[in-house]
Amino acid sequence: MPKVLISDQMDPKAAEVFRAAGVEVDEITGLSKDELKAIIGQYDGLAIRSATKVTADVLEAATNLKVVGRAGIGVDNVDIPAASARGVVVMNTPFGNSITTAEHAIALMFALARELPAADASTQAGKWEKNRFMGVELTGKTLGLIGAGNIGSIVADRALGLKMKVIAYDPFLTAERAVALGIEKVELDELLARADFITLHTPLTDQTRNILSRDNLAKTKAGVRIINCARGGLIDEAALKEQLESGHVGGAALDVFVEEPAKQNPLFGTPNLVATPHLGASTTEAQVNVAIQVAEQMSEFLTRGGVTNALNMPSLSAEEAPKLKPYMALAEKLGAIVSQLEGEKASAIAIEVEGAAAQLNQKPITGAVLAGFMGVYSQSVNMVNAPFLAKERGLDVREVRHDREGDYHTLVRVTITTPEGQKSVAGTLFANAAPRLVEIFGIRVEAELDGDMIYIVNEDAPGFIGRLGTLLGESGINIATFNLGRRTAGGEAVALISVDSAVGQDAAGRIKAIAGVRTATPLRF
Ligand SMILES: NC(=O)C1=CN([C@@H]2O[C@H](COP(=O)(O)OP(=O)(O)OC[C@H]3O[C@@H](n4cnc5c(N)ncnc54)[C@H](O)[C@@H]3O)[C@@H](O)[C@H]2O)C=CC1
Ligand SMILES: O=C(O)C(=O)COP(=O)(O)O
Repeated sequence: MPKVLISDQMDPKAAEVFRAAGVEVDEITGLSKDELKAIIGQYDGLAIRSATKVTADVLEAATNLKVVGRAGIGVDNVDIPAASARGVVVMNTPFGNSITTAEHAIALMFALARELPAADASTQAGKWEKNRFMGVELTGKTLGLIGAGNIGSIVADRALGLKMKVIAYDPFLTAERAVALGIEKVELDELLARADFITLHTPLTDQTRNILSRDNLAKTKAGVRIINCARGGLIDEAALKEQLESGHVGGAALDVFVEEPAKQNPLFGTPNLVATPHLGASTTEAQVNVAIQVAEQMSEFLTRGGVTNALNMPSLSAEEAPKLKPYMALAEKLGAIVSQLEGEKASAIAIEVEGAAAQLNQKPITGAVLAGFMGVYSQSVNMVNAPFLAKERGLDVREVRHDREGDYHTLVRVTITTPEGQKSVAGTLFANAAPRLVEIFGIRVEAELDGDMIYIVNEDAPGFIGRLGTLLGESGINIATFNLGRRTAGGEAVALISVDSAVGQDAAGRIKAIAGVRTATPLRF
């Protein structure tokens, strides 16, 4: 039974969903990094929010880990390249808390407009400072969105309802989408110059880090109010403090900080600062949504192989998974044979699908070919880390889809580019979904790729099979199946022989010594 650790505070529904799916769960929150490293080796899955830091060394200790599930959106607390390199799928729940977070941004905008936190504190302190608090109206004001994705677009919708004018800077926002949202797409400098309120809704990346830098803060309209419910690190906190103190920035409401938990942030105590402790996603509704969703996604992956909302591998629905399974077995074997025979020389690999295979999601087939190909070089390769390892090895990967049907109702072809030219192998699925190699380097064969095998290239001449059989018998190697193919009568022939025990280099050497044999390569699948 797969076992999952929930290491951050999560709605109890998550554990219920895991158990109902037949997944064992432990819930242990507040672990230090060393404590997490000490126990993570037992788990197949790790369910987190933003507190657990899934760093490269945590992943190194996670020897059984197959999936990290983020009950929420941001995955900047997960080292995704390290997870990919170790073959660990990382998934999130991209929509479950977006309305809630958008509502928090709107709440903070109101808090700034009417100085609600300060007015509340003053009133409860018995001061009744009616003349101290003079707010601004939102109607007719310009709201500048930096990032107009899921959350940003919900914020836009709510702000339009408040009769604000909404402008957005988001390089990936299309003109059509901006029109559909009823907002104006602008460049960053224009947004900085025009916005009365700025709200941030981008992930934290190398491009967005410090997007409200000292320079950019200086370009904002005097009195601008800034809201950040996305990630600390998007704003230069020291520069913001100065701008709040000078009054150029009229107010800032921050839910997120460069360092969290933020117990001693230099901004604390600055005038017109409103702070909440990363509460964007903290509503009952959102937490139930993300808890159920992450547990369903992780359970589906661990028990049925379905992949949803993964950040480092293509999606594969639980419905597609059984259809693709035999193709992935075929693809992995094709990748493995081409790699064992000619992989060292390959600079590029093309994966072509034809006939029925062309109707399927090709990404998992490509992933399986690469897993078979790279699996020859290193252990613990799977579909998650294979593309990453292939890229590291400098292998160019290309996918081709042919709608035509050739001689086979379905075909997967793997072609590598070597200094001697292109070389390809192809396979099909028989009616019972059994994978079969049907072509090897231009020669038609029909072979099952399984267990120990030997691949021989020889000159097609009488007596060869007898001599080979005798030699294998003398070496104590029992033949299970024998598959032959040849380019032309009397020309180059190939034999793919399944054997009951591994063919060592010694036996391979003796086979090579048989007259007419060009190569003899032991294979394993
Ligand atoms: N405070 C909290 O508790 C929560 C915070 N978040 C955070 O909110 C942020 C946004 O989440 P979503 O809207 O779901 O993400 P999303 O991926 O749907 O949208 C992000 C948008 O940012 C845009 N973007 C990317 N690079 C950009 C750049 N250099 N300049 C401008 N725009 C850029 C993208 O094109 C995209 O439209 C994330 O950082 C997420 O972690 C999400 C949920 C809760
Ligand atoms: O979903 C996100 O990106 C969030 O920032 C929410 O974080 P949390 O799950 O509340 O720790």
